Amino acid sequence: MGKKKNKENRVKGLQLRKYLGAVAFNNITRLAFGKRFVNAEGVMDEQGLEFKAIVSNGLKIGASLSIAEHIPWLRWMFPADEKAFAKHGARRDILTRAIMEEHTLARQKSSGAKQHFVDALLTLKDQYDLSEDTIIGLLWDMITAGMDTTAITAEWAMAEMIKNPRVQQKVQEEFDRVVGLDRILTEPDFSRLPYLQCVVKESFRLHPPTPLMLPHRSNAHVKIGGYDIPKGSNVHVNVWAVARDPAVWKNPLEFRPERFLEEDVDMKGHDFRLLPFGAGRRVCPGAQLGINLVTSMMSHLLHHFVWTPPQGTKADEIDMSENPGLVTYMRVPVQAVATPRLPSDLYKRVPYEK
Ligand code: HEM
Repeated sequence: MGKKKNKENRVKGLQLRKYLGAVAFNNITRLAFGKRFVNAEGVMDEQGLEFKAIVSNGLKIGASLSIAEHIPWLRWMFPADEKAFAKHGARRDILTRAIMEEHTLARQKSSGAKQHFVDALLTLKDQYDLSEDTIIGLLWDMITAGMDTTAITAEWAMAEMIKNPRVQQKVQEEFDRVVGLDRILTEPDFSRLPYLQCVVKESFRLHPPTPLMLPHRSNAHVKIGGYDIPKGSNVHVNVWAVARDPAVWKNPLEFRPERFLEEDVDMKGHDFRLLPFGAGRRVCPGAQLGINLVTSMMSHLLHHFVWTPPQGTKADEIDMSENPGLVTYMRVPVQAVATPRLPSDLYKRVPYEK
């Protein structure tokens, strides 16, 4: 950390969202395209900048279109949006086609070229009759579905860690016992960190990033729990409310990861008390990846640093209200001071595999 950043850290605290967003971006683009758009000094290349601009433009357009999406007869009022959407799609396709071309060339040059999600799709193109448009759609599904959701969950979880120093300390004690203080932890460590896993699960319970899941549409008239759902209805399931229902959970508003040590509750669609990833035929296909990414972000942040509120503020002053939307960010981004807890050589940038 540079001098300026260090002072900012101690006084105002760091805005965690910025860093978590960057980690999510790097992880998902690397998985999908096998690329890091950021060099060893942290500088993003031109393709990366274009990529980021497209992602944020997509979010902007998505938010404005969503009103018309839910009230279809209002659609005629948004012709400009439709145009913006088409322009956005064209820009996204140009960038994605260029990256796909790079991968095709790399595979032609060397049979040992690395396989990423884009390579898997291009290799299976003929076998499954996938069009280029379908491949572009699948790649972008992964980006839009996986990036905000994971960064949002990690931000809420870190806010809970600052509000609940008892829990933060207990996670850190588990790290010290299982991993120690002289190395950086890695993914195989996760299975030996049961309390950390409970912390992640408790965060998904109280702060599901898609509180109403994704909208579903009934394709037939059905009766559920005494309610008539006419054919063609948009159906939203409020998993946020279910996870806070005192009829289902003991002291539901309390952040208490121990509840999952006492009772192992599934969160991948098999137990209707806890459905951050939905359930059934359209359940989130990225659930395990999402859980691993959040666990990874949390584990590095909490193993490396102790997190406290900025100077002159108190943990119980942290604003825990949601910003309304299809995905729910914290209304006020959380700020926190990071105090290192490992030997200094473990904070150096590590070389990465190209
Ligand atoms: C914190 C992480 C995540 C959460 C909380 C989450 C949540 C959800 C939810 C609630 C749904 C709708 C399920 C339903 O309607 O029953 C969904 C769908 C989906 N998710 Fe995720 N997701 C996460 C991460 C990811 C990641 C990392 C990926 C891929 C890389 C992904 C890809 C998808 C896709 C493609 C769908 C649509 C599936 C379909 O309609 O068939 N998600 N997700």
